[in-house]
Amino acid sequence: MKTLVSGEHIVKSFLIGNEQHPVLLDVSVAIAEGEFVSIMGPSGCGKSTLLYALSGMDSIDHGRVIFDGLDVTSLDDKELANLRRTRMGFVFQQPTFLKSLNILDNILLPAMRDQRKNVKALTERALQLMNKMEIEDLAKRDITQVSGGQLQRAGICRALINNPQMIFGDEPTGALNSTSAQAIMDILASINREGTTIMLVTHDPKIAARTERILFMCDGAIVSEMRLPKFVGSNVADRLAKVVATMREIGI
Ligand SMILES: Nc1ncnc2c1ncn2[C@@H]1O[C@H](COP(=O)(O)OP(=O)(O)OP(=O)(O)O)[C@@H](O)[C@H]1O
Repeated sequence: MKTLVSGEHIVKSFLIGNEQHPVLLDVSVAIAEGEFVSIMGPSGCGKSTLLYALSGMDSIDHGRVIFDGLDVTSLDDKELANLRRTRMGFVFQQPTFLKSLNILDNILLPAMRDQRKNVKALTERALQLMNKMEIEDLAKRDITQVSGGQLQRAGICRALINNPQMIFGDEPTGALNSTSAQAIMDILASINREGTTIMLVTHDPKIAARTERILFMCDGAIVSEMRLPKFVGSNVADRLAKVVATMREIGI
């Protein structure tokens, strides 16, 4: 499989007061097209920082990030914003929607900059996505008039509106109860089956066990990784046991 995104010797630190705090210590990783990857590890080990580095959301101190053959680290802010908007989708723990717009208009927002003339077709696409996420009847609602799980489904629609090659998720199920979280994972799994590469950060072994490759981080480095076969409902317990055993082994 072709590599979609890779990080080569990523080094990243944050300046706190007068001191540099190292967060990523020479991390190299390659994600192939079509993979469904999660990153696990203790709080503060650098999971989100790695996700932000690979998605060009945050700069790095040393190393390179290559996305679909493009050296992300060499792009200026405008080029980076364009790459993120058109070829990547982002799902966060709490979707950041504009309060002044209804759900449908929030979903359309990332596409309006480049495809303003195409509103009819875009709206159709948004409604199709909403239909798939089973929230099409919420199109005209305010963002305060839906549940957390429904808002996250809308967040996924927004992430998909520009038909991205890759979705990055930072704890996309972190604010949801376990039933809603598994429903969101069903949706992400179906998006992945249709060809979109997905990488997400999670604390929850039940969420990681739904993905097919798990990167375990500790203290700014990937210390272990695991590959799991395609998820089918019947192999949940076995997958979870494997993830938990590795977590114990490396002391997470
Ligand atoms: N903008 C920032 N400025 C300063 N320090 C930061 C910044 N962002 C992250 N850090 C620090 O970098 C380290 C790694 O943060 P990161 O968010 O990547 O960890 P994480 O593994 O995702 O943690 P968690 O599971 O708690 O979300 C932490 O010590 C954090 O405090």
